[in-house]
Amino acid sequence: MEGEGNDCAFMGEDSHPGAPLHGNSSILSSTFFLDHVGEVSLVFNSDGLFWEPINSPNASAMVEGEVDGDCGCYSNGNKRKHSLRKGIMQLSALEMKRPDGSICFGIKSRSKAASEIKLSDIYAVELSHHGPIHITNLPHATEHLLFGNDIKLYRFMVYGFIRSKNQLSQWIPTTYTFGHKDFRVCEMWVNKLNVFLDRDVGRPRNLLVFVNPKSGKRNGCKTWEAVGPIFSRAKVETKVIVTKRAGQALDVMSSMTNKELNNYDGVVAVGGDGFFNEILNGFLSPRFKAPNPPTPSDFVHPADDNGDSSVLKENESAQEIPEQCEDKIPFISSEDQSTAKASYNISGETDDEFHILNQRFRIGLIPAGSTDAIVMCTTGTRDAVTSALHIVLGKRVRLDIAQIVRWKATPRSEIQPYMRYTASFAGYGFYGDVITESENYRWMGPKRYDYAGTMVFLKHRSYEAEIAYLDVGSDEPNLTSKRRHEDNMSELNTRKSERRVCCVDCKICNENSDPTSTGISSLTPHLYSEGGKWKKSKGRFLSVGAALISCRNDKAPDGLVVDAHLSDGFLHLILIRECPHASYLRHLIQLTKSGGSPLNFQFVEHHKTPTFTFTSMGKESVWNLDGEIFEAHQLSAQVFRGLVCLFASGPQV
Ligand SMILES: Nc1ncnc2c1ncn2[C@@H]1O[C@H](COP(=O)(O)OP(=O)(O)OP(=O)(O)O)[C@@H](O)[C@H]1O
Repeated sequence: MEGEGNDCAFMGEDSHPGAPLHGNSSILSSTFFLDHVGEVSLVFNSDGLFWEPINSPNASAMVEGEVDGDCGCYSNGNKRKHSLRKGIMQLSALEMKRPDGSICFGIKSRSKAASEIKLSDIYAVELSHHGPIHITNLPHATEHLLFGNDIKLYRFMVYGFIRSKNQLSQWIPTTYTFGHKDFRVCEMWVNKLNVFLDRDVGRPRNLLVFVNPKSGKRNGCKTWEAVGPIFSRAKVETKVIVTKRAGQALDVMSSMTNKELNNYDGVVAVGGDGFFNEILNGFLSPRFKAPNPPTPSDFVHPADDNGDSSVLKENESAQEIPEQCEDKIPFISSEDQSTAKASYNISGETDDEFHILNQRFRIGLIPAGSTDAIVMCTTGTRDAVTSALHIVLGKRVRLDIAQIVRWKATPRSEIQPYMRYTASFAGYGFYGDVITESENYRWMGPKRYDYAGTMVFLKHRSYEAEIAYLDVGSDEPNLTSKRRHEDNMSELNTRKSERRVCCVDCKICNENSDPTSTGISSLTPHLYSEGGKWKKSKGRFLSVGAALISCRNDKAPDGLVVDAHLSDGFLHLILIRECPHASYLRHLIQLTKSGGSPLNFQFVEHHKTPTFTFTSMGKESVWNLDGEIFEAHQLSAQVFRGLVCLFASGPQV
């Protein structure tokens, strides 16, 4: 039946096998039985599936629920709320096509309520055998006619998710089972739906999966077993490698050729932040070639002697950094430098092969670790099933990555540049000491961090260091908190309201970003902004931290920097100067509070910058890079904006 007055191919009540769906304007409609609801008018168009109960006692309850624009609907026993506007609009078109309203078992009723699932929220559609449809919500009279609560029909299942009421970022898988007396009708709907799902090129088909069996509470394998069925149901092929040792995932990733990696749509890490870091480095280190981070002129490393053009004099304008980055680059290790140089493009372009691969290749993370800050910041929750759904539905978000170049491991070691990439956090002093101490108590599982944290806190060690950072006058309020915490509550409240927290489709992350650009300068946009000046902080510090993301986790619900963004091209340098024990405790307490202000203390400096250098001046601690130990006496770092793409959509706030 053709739609009147529009170009829709409308297939009415009697949709039949083989009937065409024309492009995006096509509509398919039919009457089905929906599990736990009863008879429904079902409509499918390019946005998704919409249904309206034709004859259910729930209908009146749903209409009542409409007062606030929502309705209650049962699906697989999960009571859920929906926004109805779209569904009602779609279905009113359907009602116009139907001559006499809905008639079911002689009872005539017309509900205004409807429900929907968007195509982008459906991860699988399957045909099922002839079997029961539970119609427990039908009126008693109808139940009687049907001799009980079930009828046997041919069925198809639609697999999707609903958002948890209490925690929007948490996705709960749900299944809608639709039944029809004609097998061919079910088959046709499944085929049509699958055609639409297959057209979504953003969804992965083939993934390489690394599982760390030793993550967190050693639940890596169990976690993968729990989410594996989501991947098979979504017809995503997976090659699974359960690691046998630390470093194996890095070795596998770095030894694969680009061609081999191109057989996959991405790689998935089942583990914690440290494991993610390993895979990130295995992906980037041999492929992405970058110039050194810029440094102030008095920062001593061998590139200075060779006239390194990325070196700036203190207070020299950052604009003076030439865009053409020379190829004196510190790579993974000195032995690798010759090969690495060969693929670096002197014009400041990233390697073409890498760029093509990196445009489509994504990294997924299924949390099984002790902290899981990266997954908390990129999906908004720490839930393996939610992460699996983000992956199979092909979500996409870009993530800033910091390149950390170590020039000297210890004061006495040779100058030998060594490079690592970091996705979440690099920290020295307290953070390094906690990770070192916690390694002795790995057997405790995630509790080791609490124990080690307490031990290190009691020791209250501080370290002398010099930090230089490029001040590019970011639009934040002055980030150096040199005021007394108690004196600033009113200002603090103003600042809180100004905080723009990163979220799904974040405006700040998308501002002026061009992921298709191949230039190094587009990955480091803030290095060249007008008026950038090197500034220094020198003295004794309890900790030096560089956060790329908010780093929220179970212990710190807002993270260290609540308004850090996933891909704005900045890191947040947090310098905690030596202070009394009690003051430091107050900072840590603020960190554990939701809505706390851990940075608003006199002894805390906060600088939003694209690059910094660090030199230890006395007794040494170690660095903690994404939870992994990294010894460095002297290092330089820079942020590459949105360098990698994750299977995630950002936190729903
Ligand atoms: N089979 C293995 N045996 C021992 N260690 C492994 C193995 N596979 C990976 N690793 C290492 O385990 C370390 C920690 O892993 P992971 O990050 O998954 O867990 P975690 O430290 O408990 O969590 P988080 O980093 O979130 O705090 C990583 O450095 C990784 O290289």
